[in-house]
This record gives sequence, structure tokens and C-alpha cells, in this order.
Amino acid sequence: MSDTTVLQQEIAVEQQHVDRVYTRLAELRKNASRAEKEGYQLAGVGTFGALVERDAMVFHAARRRHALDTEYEGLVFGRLDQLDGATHYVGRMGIRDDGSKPLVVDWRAPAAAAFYRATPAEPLGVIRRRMIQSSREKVTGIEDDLLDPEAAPEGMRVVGDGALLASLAKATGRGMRDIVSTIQREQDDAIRSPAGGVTIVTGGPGTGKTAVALHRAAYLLYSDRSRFAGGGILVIGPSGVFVEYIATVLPSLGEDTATLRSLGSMVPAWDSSRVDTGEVASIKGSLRMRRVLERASHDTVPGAPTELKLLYRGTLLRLTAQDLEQIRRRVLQRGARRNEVRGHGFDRVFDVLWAQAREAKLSGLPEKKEFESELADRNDFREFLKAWWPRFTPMRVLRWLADPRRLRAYANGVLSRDEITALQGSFDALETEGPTIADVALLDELDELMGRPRKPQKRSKNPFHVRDGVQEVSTFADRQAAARTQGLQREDDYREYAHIVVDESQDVSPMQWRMVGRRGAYASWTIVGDPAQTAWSGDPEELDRARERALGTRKRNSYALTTNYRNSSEIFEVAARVIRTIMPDLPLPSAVRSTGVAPADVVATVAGLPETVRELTEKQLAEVDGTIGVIMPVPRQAEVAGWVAGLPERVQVVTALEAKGMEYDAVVLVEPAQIATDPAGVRTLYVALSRATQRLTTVGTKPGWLPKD
Ligand SMILES: Nc1ncnc2c1ncn2[C@@H]1O[C@H](COP(=O)(O)OP(=O)(O)OP(=O)(O)O)[C@@H](O)[C@H]1O
Repeated sequence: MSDTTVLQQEIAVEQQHVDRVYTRLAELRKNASRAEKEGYQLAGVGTFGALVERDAMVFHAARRRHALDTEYEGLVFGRLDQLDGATHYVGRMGIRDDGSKPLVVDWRAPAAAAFYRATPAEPLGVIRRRMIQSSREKVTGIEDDLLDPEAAPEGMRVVGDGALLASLAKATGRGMRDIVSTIQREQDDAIRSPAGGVTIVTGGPGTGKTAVALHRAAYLLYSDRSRFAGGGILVIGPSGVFVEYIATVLPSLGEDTATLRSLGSMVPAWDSSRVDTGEVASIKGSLRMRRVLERASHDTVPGAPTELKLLYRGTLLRLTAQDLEQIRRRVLQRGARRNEVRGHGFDRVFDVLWAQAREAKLSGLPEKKEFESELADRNDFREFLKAWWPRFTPMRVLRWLADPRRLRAYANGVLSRDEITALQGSFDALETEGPTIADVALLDELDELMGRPRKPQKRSKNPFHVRDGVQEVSTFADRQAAARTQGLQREDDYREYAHIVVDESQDVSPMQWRMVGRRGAYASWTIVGDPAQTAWSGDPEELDRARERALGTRKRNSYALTTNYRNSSEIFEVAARVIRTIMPDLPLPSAVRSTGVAPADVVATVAGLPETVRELTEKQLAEVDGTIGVIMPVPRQAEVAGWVAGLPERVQVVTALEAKGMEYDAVVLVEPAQIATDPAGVRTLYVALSRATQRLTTVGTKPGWLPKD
């Protein structure tokens, strides 16, 4: 029998099972829709208990239906034939037949673990592991691994030659590739690491750190849903572009209870993608900024009144600049938070005025309480208080640093003269362009330093309010939407996450670790990163300290990933040559796939560069089916974007910093020499060179940037 016939026969065998699964899925979907509808019909009953029951029913049914819908594609992707004669199918979610026998085991369930962990050396009771590829309900291919040939029963067929390599050769879409069917053993170890403590995953470019982190999030939600869905999982990535790139993976894993944030969008109200220069970012990221901000948070308000004069019952009451200064200092001592002690400041003002009024022996002076309320009723007095001690927003105070005199005063003795000079001007655009990514951590720090004014408690005034997003008078569609998004709705600055995943953690600055740590007081953590890819040019010890403090004394579990699944070996060889110039002993991952195509390095004249870049990008459009990343030094983004304007959407223009974590089928890297100007720049170049799966072209006006092997 020919190989093709055997393959077709085996596909037909699997198709039978897959058909059963989809038939069952259709039934389950119908049941869920029915339950949802019945839930709504309970509306007529009208008691509070019935309403709660109805909402719970609708919510669960809608969630179930949503899960069934999102997992439709490639639902079954694996089969295990075991020594004990049993056969298990592994898939994106668990499905049972109507007699409760499993038709598919969820990939995260213990029974599926052998699918990822079994090897010929340690078959774990598995004779044959089969990967099933399909397109919607149709099985299209099979790849087998015979793990225990001696135990194989007669007639057991083995087809295909490796699902992993087949999957790696596929073109990249805009979102991250789904690896659930080809997770490798060392990755699986990290994914199933204990739920508590801190799981640390390191590995070079393309080793699947991001993929592991996201699958781990899905695994945790599966293994202890009430804990992790209840508290929520926060996933942090370096940039907005990256967060968009990974956003598709979580729902496709069947999970919708994770919150994704970039470092620039951790603080509500800001969604920053603006970057500082490396030098400025490392100063703003240093823990010493806390001292600088502390001083700012206690300073006088620009333009605030320097004295108070009040005519009270014909007598002049007066607070001099010195009096006011004394009150401010006294109230703000011992780490008091300015917004929280505002009331104390006002009390002291009343005290001094009251003492003066008594001393003046005013006739008809009322009791102190009344005296205070008389003053509080006066517009001029209220205006004074508001101007002298306003409610501070972090942004208002951060803007003070744009004033060179203030910056010098706050940073004096904390930052060096050169550092202060470097910072000057870096806060100027706050007003017009909003904060940079590094500023966001400073805003968060200021928020902590100053505290928040206490808000008067609001009563819920809407008797028809059932739950967030659901009113008693609402449509069917409202309820469906609300049921689906419930669980995603947390307060704006929620801080009680059950788990925090930090991707590209090597780029989290000390100040950012403080910001992230504030959201993780009750969390367990997964931290993934590669120190060789950091753009941080500040003090590495300070970085370690800040990270350790954020993670606290929780137990650490460490994992190292060693295979690069992204780059062709030809591409990774170029990246490796670059990083070895500064880290000669760095253990590098091995790239498993060869395309036989060597990267190209093109030299252009300054005048000819725009046209050359465009031509090279067009050439890649003809050569690969998927995405093309055009990567350049940060300051040249707008210029290079103009050169490739109007090309199809699969051409994406990103800076070398934004390229972090991203992946493209082809990369056109512009002016590599301009990126690698210092050690942090060399590490950034290493990142940029390791983004492509199939083709890499470097192009610039300065030859000789690539070290000889
Ligand atoms: N087990 C696997 N099966 C199939 N593809 C995989 C596997 N592991 C990783 N990949 C693919 O390899 C590529 C790199 O993965 P990922 O982005 O997670 O790596 P990374 O370690 O985070 O990389 P970097 O540090 O360079 O950002 C992705 O396309 C991912 O889908």
C-alpha cells in the first residue's frame, strides 16, 4: 500500500471520531442556547431570588456557548494510544458524550499531560502520539511519533514526519501563532509549574517564552478557575504593539478573564507609547527618582498665595508666608500623603486664625465651631484654601519637573549633574503629548506618594440595577453582552490580581517594578524574559533589587528554554554573532529549522536609501506570504514609514524597541549600525535581528556593522 493511501485511511479513521465530536458539540451548543433562553423566561417570576437565579443561569449558559464557539477551529488536535489499550483524544476543551464518556480531554487536564511530556526515552505509557491537523471539521493531516515501538500492537500505523517543523514553516499572521498542539516538553514543564510562588522562565529569542507564559495563564485558569478567574490574571507586555500581537492568543485558548496591559497603560487614564532616549529612560527608571518625586510632592504649589489676609469683624487676621510654610512642613512630616492630610492642613489654618481672633479679644466672638463655619462660608477664604492646598493629581506634580529650577532642587544630591542635564527638557511635552512610557511609572509613584482625597460615598440610586451592565429594563442583547463580559469588569485601578504574568521582564525598570509590584500584593507570578535582550542601560544590580522586592519572599521555580523555534538557523547565526561581541559566554538556544536562505546585507548611499528600502520591502512581499516587519532606529520611524507608505497591510513599520517580542516572516532592518551604538544598543540590535522566521535583509549606509564570525 502506498504511503498516501495509508495516510488517507488513517485520516478517514480520525475523521470518524472528529465527526462525533462536532455532532456532540452542536448538541451542547443547542443546550446552552436553550438554557440561556429559559433563563430569560424566568424574568416573569419577578422575585429577587428568581432574578438572581436567572442571571446566574444566563451567565453560565452564555459563557459555555461562547467557549464552545471560540474553540471550534481545530478542536481536536491529538490522540494518545496507550499501553493499557486506552485511546484518548486531546483538544482545546473537554467534551463528553451523552453517557459522560470523554470524547476529548482538555489539553490542560492531567490526563493530557503525557501528550506533551512523553518522549521515546520516557514514553509515560504512551505507544503512539498522534497530532491531528484539521481545517474546521475536516481532518487534513496526521503526524505520528512512535514512542514505544516494542509495545506497538501489530498493524499500528505510523505516518508523517514531524508536526512541529510543519507548524513552524507556516506563514505568520498578524497575531501570535497558536502552539497548543505542539508544546514541547521543556515548555510544558514551565506551563504546568506550581500555581503559587514565582515561576521564572528564561531563554533566548524565539524559545517560546511568550507562548509559554500565555499557555500558563490558560492552564492556571483551568486548574483553579475560582481562584484565578475570581482574582483575575494580569498579563503585562512591553508595548501596545506587542499587547495587540498576543491579544488573540488568550481567547483562542478559551480564556477571557485575563487583563492585558502594556507598561505604558498600567495606570488608568494613560495609554502611552511615547519613548524617551535610552539614557533618559534609565534615569527615569532608577529608584533614585522616588526621592526626587518625594521632594516634589512636598513642595509649594507654583503660583500659590504666599500669605492670607482676612478682614473678620473689622479686624485683620493674617497668616504670613512663614506661618503657612510652618503649617505645610508640620502637616507633611513623617511621610504624610499630601492629598490625604489636606484636611489637617486646613485645620491648622483654622487653629492659627482662631488663636489670633481670641488674642484680639474680638467682641461677640462665637464658639470655635461657629467661627470656622463662618469662615468656611466665605468665598475669598475658600478660594485661598483651594489655591494654597489644591487636590493634587500626579500629572500636575510631574509637570513641575519641566521647570529646570524645580528639577535641580528636587534632584540635587540624588542625581548627578549630568543626569539632571539629561533629564532637562524631557518633561516639556507632558502637557501637549502626555507621558512617556517611563513617565507612567513616575505618575504611579506620585499617586502613591500623595494618596487620594477621600471621596464621599455614593449610594446606589438605581433600583433597576441588577449588576454592572445589566438593568432590569434591558434587552436580550444587553444581557447577552453583559453575561459575556462579566468577570472582565474590574474597577479601573484594580490591584488584587491572583496572578501576574510579566513578559519581556528584562525591560521592566526598577521604577516599573514598583508600579507592577503594587498590583501584585496577593498574586503569584510568572516572569519570562531574556537578560541578553534588555534595552536597560542603568545599574543592573538596582534592577535585580527592585525586581526581588516586587516579588517578595515567594518561592521561586526556575525554567530555562533552549530551542529557538522562530528563526531559521541562518538568521539566528547573524543575531548570535552580534550578541557574542558583548556577551561571548552567553549560552544561546539552538535554532531547529533551516531554510537554506542566507540573510542579505545591502549597503546604500544616503540619497539612495529610501528607494532601496522600498524595493527590498517589495521584494519580500513577493517572497513571503505572511507579515513583513520594517524595523528601524527609534528616531527614524516617521521617515522610514514614509518610504514604505502605501504598501499592503502586511508590511508593518516598527522601531527596534517596539519590535521586542514581535515576529514577522520577513524583516527589513534599516540602519543596523545606528542601533548598535552602545551595549544596550547592541542588545536591541540582537532583538531586531531575531524577529524573522524566513527572511532577513539588513540595509544601511554604514557597512561593517556585522562582526566577522
Ligand atoms: N512548541 C512550539 N510549537 C510551535 N511553535 C512554537 C513552539 N514554541 C514556540 N513556537 C513559536 O516560536 C515563535 C517564538 O515564540 P515566542 O514569541 O513565544 O518566543 P519568545 O521566547 O517569547 O521570543 P523572544 O524572546 O524573541 O520575544 C512563535 O511563533 C511561537 O509560536
